[in-house]
Amino acid sequence: MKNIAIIGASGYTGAQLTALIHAEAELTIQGLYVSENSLDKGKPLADLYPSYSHIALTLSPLSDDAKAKIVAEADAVVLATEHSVSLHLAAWFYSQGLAVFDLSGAYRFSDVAQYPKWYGFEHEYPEVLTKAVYGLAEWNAKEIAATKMIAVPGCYPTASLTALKPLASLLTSAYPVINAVSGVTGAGRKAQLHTSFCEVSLTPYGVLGHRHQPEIATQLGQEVIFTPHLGNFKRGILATITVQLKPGTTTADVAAAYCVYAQAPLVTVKHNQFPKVDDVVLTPNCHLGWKFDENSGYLVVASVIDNLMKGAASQALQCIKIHFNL
Ligand SMILES: NC(=O)C1=CN([C@@H]2O[C@H](COP(=O)(O)OP(=O)(O)OC[C@H]3O[C@@H](n4cnc5c(N)ncnc54)[C@H](OP(=O)(O)O)[C@@H]3O)[C@@H](O)[C@H]2O)C=CC1
Ligand SMILES: CC(=O)N[C@@H](CCC(=O)OP(=O)(O)O)C(=O)O
Repeated sequence: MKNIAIIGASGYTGAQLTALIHAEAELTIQGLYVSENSLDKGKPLADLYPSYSHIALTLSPLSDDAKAKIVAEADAVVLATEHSVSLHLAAWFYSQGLAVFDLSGAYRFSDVAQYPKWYGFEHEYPEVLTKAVYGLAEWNAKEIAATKMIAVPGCYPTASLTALKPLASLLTSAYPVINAVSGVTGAGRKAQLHTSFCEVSLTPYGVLGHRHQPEIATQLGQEVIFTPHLGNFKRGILATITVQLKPGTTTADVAAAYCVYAQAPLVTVKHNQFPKVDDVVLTPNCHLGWKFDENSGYLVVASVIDNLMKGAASQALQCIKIHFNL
């Protein structure tokens, strides 16, 4: 039995992970935490999310006493907090000997020079950063098992890398072009004008400057063009990716490349059949569909995930289970 503390539990990913961990026989929840001055401290989680009325747990403020109690009682801490908050909490809990599963981007780049540019802060913990492993569960299981500092990937990178990594040896120097649409929960629970009901309408954003572009490129080992879009639905991501493959590549080569997922229960691959967002919403699954034109050498692959599940909480749960060998 492993005991897990969840920090940022009132947010979309933290609440989702709470529900997932609560349903696991081999995991217990040490506590649910929000910031010290949170408007939600002291509230039952079910007051915020009535669909979780079966979870009788209350949100506690993350005071110094609470942090000491977590260190004394928990085996691991999940940080479902924004990047600049996770940056410090991850380093502190790691230094106390806990396994850390961070859902933010604060430990996803090994190169400290990336953080001021993409996250607006200097990385103050280069030592901890050297221990961090990118928690793309289907690809990095051995590393996730071996370290106590796991950086759970971003939602768009999870959808994109699951589709592209099998093709790595077939890529040319041409940049894969990733067009992705996310539901509004991808922006988190806090009120913001651009995610308010009357403002949301399908549109690109972060064009040629979204922080997930270098995250995808670093993990793929190849530059990409990445354009995210905000869609007027709650959950899910569809990434439609166009990529030119090496001259002479055959349909059979592509099919063989995707066989890498033959033993991966959460990834489904289909040829000439394309997935819908609703096929995976509220599931931990990723569905891929691809079609290849042998004449031009162009492949189109579509990837769908639930941004709060495979894009965040259920992938964090995969990492927890891998790490603790459950
Ligand atoms: N939404 C998504 O689809 C995805 C999100 N992520 C990443 O996961 C993280 C969480 O995202 P999301 O759930 O959407 O965010 P939310 O804004 O929905 O939730 C953030 C949570 O953090 C809490 N919090 C804020 N400051 C502190 C603090 N100092 N100490 C403790 N708790 C704090 C908030 O509560 P309060 O403010 O009341 O204290 C709230 O519970 C982010 O880093 C995000 O980038 C990653 C992949 C996908
Ligand atoms: C729709 C929306 O706003 N999505 C978020 C991505 C959420 C995510 O994956 O989070 P990380 O910040 O942890 O990488 C965005 O584009 O910033």
